[in-house]
Amino acid sequence: MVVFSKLHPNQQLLLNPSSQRPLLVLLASLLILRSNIFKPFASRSTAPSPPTSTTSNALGLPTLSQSQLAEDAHRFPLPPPTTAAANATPGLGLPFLHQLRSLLRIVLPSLYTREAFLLTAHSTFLVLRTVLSIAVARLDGRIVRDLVSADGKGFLTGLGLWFILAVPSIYTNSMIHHLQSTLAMRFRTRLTRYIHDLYLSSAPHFRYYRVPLPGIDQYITADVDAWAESVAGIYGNLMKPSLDLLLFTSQLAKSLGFRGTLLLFVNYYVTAKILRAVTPSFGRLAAVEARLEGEYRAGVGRVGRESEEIAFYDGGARERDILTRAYLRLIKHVNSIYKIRIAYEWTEDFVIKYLWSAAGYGLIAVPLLITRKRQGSRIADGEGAEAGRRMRKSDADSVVAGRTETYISNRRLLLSLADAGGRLMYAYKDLQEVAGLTGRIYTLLSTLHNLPPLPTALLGDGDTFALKDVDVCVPRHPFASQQPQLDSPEAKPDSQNHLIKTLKTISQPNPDSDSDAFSGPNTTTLVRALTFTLRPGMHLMITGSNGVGKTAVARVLAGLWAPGSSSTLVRPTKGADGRPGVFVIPQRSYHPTGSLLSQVIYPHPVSEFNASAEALHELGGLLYAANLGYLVDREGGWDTVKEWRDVLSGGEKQRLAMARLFYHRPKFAILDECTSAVSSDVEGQMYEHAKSLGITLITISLRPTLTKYHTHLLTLSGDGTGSWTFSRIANAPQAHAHAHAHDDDEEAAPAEHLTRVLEEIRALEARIEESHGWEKRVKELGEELKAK
Ligand SMILES: Nc1ncnc2c1ncn2[C@@H]1O[C@H](COP(=O)(O)OP(=O)(O)OP(=O)(O)O)[C@@H](O)[C@H]1O
Repeated sequence: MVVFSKLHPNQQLLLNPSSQRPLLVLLASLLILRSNIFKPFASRSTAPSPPTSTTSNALGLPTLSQSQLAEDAHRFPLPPPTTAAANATPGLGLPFLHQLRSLLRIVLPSLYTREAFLLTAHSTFLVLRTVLSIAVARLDGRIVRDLVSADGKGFLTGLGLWFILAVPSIYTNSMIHHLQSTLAMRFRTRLTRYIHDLYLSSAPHFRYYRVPLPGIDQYITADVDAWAESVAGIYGNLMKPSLDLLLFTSQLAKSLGFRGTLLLFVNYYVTAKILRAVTPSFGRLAAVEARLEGEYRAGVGRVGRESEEIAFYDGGARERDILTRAYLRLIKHVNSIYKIRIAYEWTEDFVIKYLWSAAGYGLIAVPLLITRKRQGSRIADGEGAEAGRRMRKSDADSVVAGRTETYISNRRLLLSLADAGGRLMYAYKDLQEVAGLTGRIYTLLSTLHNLPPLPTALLGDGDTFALKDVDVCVPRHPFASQQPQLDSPEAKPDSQNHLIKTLKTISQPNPDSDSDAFSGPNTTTLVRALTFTLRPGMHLMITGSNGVGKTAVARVLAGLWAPGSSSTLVRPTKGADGRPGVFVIPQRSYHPTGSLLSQVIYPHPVSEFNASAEALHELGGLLYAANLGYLVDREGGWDTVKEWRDVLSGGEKQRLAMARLFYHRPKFAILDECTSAVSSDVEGQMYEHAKSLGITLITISLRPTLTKYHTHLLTLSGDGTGSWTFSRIANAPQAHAHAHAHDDDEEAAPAEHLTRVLEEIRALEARIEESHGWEKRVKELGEELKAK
């Protein structure tokens, strides 16, 4: 103790256990950072995996199965419409906390994850920074004190310590930023993985097809990114200033005394009250901004996607109007936020920077002035006269130096306190923005979780398609009609409330029916009590006038739409050899970005395709069967990557889709007018090839010429009653099995009759077309005669 007291104050500072604490914390942090916690995920073979893991995906995280996701559904009930919608005011109350907790469980599934380690390290550095700030404030005071008391040695030691402290301070600051960014990225990755697994679920959910949220790309990209950034930031923004406030106040309390500390708290309270009163609803503003951003983004995306069609119509000016209007709506809103912010920031700046600093000066000055006054009055009383005589000049200097030290340290602490207060107020604003974004992401997840499940089809012998009393109805949640149009001024801010209400209605199961959500008094029934059985070799053609429900039948057969209540649907299953039960080729063929090879094998990934010479030769054969034998050479090989949607002609795209069908060789193929742009000779060749591969065809077409490739005909009457006929086509090649329901020889006659009528109509249309030419020629000859 004696030795310690003899040491120079700066040496005492180093030996003091409380001063050693920052150095120890720093050392511990360095050790944590040196460990392999911060190495990239993929490089760690022993990465901790949550109990829900199955197979690992490209994100380095396990893919969540549908059953695992279903277990999660109870955490995402549909919120009341008023709070769920992005446009409602998301407060910071209990609903927000519930939503935030549900999302945090996704991004922080357990304590044994990388995210938890990052969070711990982040917290450690935040604490360290506060401790270092206090050490800096104390050292600052000592340096000035040594300066005032002209202690050169002490001053130089203090300066040395100042530079030593600079090292951990700089390191701590950069680590806080680094860890915050890494944490944000990890949060984003976890949330994105979850949304991908949920949204892109394959059959029987098809959430990506059925989700009724407009501008979903904005939710999944920009909103998730912003949410991850804000949540990772808000932790530091809240924790650091709160800790600062706590520690700085406790430090200040020592020199301010009880009265000063009380005044400090009164100051905090008044400030919080003022700022709360003037803080606008930043959460709601952020949510509306995200929605408007999404609408504008969707508009730009649509123009990119449909550019050719727009160009054919010369619709550039119209599209510019639509986009400009969407952009103006966004900008108007952002501008209004700026205006609201200006007023708020004025108040905030004044209160935090000036009012707090003035209060701080006052708080420091009071004890100093009071002490001096008391000393002055003691001297005036006479008892100080002798003391004054006794006091040497150096003692007086040391009193001044001590006061200066206290003043400088307290002033620095007070300035840091004001800064912490300011950051806490900013954090309040950030927290409101987090609430807005949390509301949006929660809406996305609860919508995805609460889509009514599609009833699973029965499995027969695996090779049969059977329908009994199936009503084909337009689903009650209309996708398109619900989406606000970009160019419509009535793009209501309330659309998401409406969405939640709709989802709530349709997700209430009717005890009498599994699939009541899809049929009922409000739905349109296109086809009633559809009944037939198809077995391999029974090639079915579905016909009927436009809009009668042919594609709707295909959607039910493919499992995209639920069949109506009290019906039976038996679908073929995947074969033991890997052949899919059903494969659909739509009219507008789909071509993802990727190589030519990936176009043929889609949706199989290229990585799983054994691209041996033999396999590629076989694929070449499939292209040849689709009359595309020249394509590989023309495009520069199988690995050529192009925007195939633009590169290939309409007919080529449809033929490539047929090559895709040959590659997958399903048991049943639903061909929805998928050869409408192909010449009839090539079309016939492809149909024959498909049949030779053992594919049973279900063709939707209005072309009578295709009838000859089928054995059965389903005609939708389109008279508004939902009636239909199913019959065997006369002179059709013998099927291996017989049709059910209306399949008998008596009913072959109407099919034959229909085919004849359709062919006659086509012939007459061709003649009418020709007669227009003749009429024109007659007119020309008449005019020539007149001229002569
Ligand atoms: N998602 C949907 N939402 C609302 N209505 C729909 C939806 N899909 C189809 N419909 C309606 O169902 C009816 C049948 O549509 P579908 O596409 O099955 O007709 P189609 O017989 O295939 O016609 P086309 O020969 O013109 O292709 C149409 O009136 C259509 O407006």
